[in-house]
Amino acid sequence: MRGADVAFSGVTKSYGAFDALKDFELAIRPGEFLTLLGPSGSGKTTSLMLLAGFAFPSRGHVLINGRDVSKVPSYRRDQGIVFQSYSLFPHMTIEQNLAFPLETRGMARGDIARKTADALTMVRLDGFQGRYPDQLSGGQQQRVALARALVADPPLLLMDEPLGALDKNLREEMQLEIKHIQESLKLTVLYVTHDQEEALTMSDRIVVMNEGRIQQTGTPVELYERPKTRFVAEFVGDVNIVPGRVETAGARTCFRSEDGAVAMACPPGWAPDGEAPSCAAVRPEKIAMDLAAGPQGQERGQGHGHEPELGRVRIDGRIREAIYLGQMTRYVIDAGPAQFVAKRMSGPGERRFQLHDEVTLSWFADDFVALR
Ligand SMILES: Nc1ncnc2c1ncn2[C@@H]1O[C@H](COP(=O)(O)OP(=O)(O)OP(=O)(O)O)[C@@H](O)[C@H]1O
Repeated sequence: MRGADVAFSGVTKSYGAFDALKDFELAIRPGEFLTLLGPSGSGKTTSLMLLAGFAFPSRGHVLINGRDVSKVPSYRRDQGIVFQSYSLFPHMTIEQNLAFPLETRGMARGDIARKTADALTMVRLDGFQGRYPDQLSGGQQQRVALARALVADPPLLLMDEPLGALDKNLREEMQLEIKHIQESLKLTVLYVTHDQEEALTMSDRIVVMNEGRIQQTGTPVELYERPKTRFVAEFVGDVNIVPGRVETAGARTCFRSEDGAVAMACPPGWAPDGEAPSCAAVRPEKIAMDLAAGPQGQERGQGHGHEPELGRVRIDGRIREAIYLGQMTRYVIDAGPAQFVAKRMSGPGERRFQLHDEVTLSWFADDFVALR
């Protein structure tokens, strides 16, 4: 089996005067696991419903394998769907639940028995055929829902917050299981979540959405390391945002924070051409931390930064909070009017800092991303 090829072309979905989705452009490659990530109301479910055929575009087209399905209802599309609520038939056994979509297609009895057995093996529920949904745990019910979505071998699987009702451990286990099944079947998946960790773990590519529009599309690494907007930087992972601007004085171009504490001489190409960044972002684990050298820290005073250096930021501060998290320690550092969060791994040779330590924070231009 090979995954379907999906395209949204200039799709807008309006409810009255309100556009839930606006000029949506997206191509999903065969076998790709693509996740829509965004806050509540950003248009994720609307996009999925349009691909599912439960809603139809106000403008634009939805294509599956090159065929325009914009007006084709759900029951005439070849796809599996899993929602957060398991939506299993409570009065049917697990086997009957799985057989149902095959019976409606008029499949022969023997084939149905074989396919339902295979689907149960795939989700590791052999032996559960005769049970009823209310005799299964939440995780098991969701596995049955997944098996039912896949039992007819669709080339496309749509999932809307499928793990939302499960606890953290089970959710993480299921993420890996779903990913494994998707890869082995080479399925195309459109997945909806508002959980950024889940999106990073599972996806080949992520579309970050806000207010019915795409903010940025990229691989997990691209979105985490190279966010283009403040919204994306803040939505995907922890981040320190430094409001400021790029100034040119003589031959030198510098980024300076609004509070003046952070200054960096920008290497060529640091800020995107033709765009004046309004802030820059650094991830907590990219910040190096050292004890401030001698009395220097005090002399300079808290947060009074160093002269702008080419391609590197250095700033003095004092540790206000140190939280030991096992794998790492999370520090909050006061640096003048600003606060920074830094994360240091608990590894061999890693120093553990104490509350009130005077420290110098530093990071490189490569890890300091200019944002719109
Ligand atoms: N049938 C409808 N009639 C009117 N407005 C709607 C309808 N369906 C969705 N909307 C609106 O469209 C916007 C996008 O909704 P959508 O369900 O796609 O968001 P979402 O990103 O999936 O959010 P959540 O994570 O909360 O499910 C919301 O503001 C919602 O209120």
